[in-house]
Amino acid sequence: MTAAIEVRDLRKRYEGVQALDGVSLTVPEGSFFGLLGPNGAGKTTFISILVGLVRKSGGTAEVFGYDVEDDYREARDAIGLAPQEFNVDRFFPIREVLEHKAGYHGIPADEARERADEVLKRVGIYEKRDTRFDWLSGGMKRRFVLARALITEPDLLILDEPTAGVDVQLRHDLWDLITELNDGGTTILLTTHYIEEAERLCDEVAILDSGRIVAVDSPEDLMDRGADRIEIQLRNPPAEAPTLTAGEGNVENVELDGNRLVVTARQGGLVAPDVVRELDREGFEIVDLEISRTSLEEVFVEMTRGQETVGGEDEDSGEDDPEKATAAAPGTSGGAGGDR
Ligand SMILES: Nc1ncnc2c1ncn2[C@@H]1O[C@H](COP(=O)(O)OP(=O)(O)OP(=O)(O)O)[C@@H](O)[C@H]1O
Repeated sequence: MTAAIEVRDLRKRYEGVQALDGVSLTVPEGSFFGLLGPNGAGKTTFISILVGLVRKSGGTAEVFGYDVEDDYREARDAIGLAPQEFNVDRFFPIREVLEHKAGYHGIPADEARERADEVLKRVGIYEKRDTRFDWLSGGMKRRFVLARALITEPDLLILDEPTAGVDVQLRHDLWDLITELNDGGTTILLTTHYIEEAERLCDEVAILDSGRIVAVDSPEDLMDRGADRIEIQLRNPPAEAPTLTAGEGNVENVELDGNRLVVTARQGGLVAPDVVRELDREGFEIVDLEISRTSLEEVFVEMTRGQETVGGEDEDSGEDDPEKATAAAPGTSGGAGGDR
């Protein structure tokens, strides 16, 4: 099966900055794939190359087998992009903006109107169809850029920070909608700073750091790489922490905190029964046991330590970035922003 995204040794150098430094990645068709990384890791650059808004400096990038430069049209037609920044024509009613976008992709006028109504209903802002983009609330603007990404019925939906700054209700609505699309066969590429969002939604996650991939795995398997915390309350605690042989090398640390033994171990759920048996053999009486699983966020922070902090809603929007402000034709030296 052709991968939805296949990149090999992808590189992008801006003046003085190596934004992508040899990225190789396969996003299988139909997957719900998360691209995580601290601010400035290169996520938006990666996406911008796929949609033809930034020209790569080296390597190859294909979308459903189409080279993003040589077969620009085919590759671009397969992608729906909901970008981080709003780059919408502000002077037309939003339904017309959708019709123009459909027309640009060769969809006939009457079908374009039908599709526009359908996607506006789907994202829940149909009653605002005659309103200008500027007059929508922040949450409605988020819904609208998703509608615009869906107008071409893309096989690959790219969502760059779709839930940044939206309220809990809308976040859940967006999750439901995106999950529904994925269940229907649409491949999803999601970037988000809400790591628990990726943990919840994605079946595979790539962690990008300073332009390089540091890990690709399912959230579950990534979490297995982090250390869980097993807290065991003892009725008869020893004077100092015992040395444990259980856990087949997964135990990283054992500490005594009053009558609680705190064991740090990878795959805590698997290790805990062995630890309990060993303590039992040694004559300790266990009163209580609690396992706290490491979160994907903790693993992420560990893997990207030393980089900028994981932001919330107000990370650098890149608005000063000239490449993100002006659209450029394929084959030029860069340019970003126009959702084409
Ligand atoms: N047009 C540009 N000119 C020069 N440097 C740029 C340009 N666009 C991005 N960069 C730099 O490339 C690096 C990667 O930026 P990019 O926007 O791709 O990261 P990101 O992972 O999307 O970050 P964020 O999470 O903050 O959106 C950063 O160091 C950024 O400053």
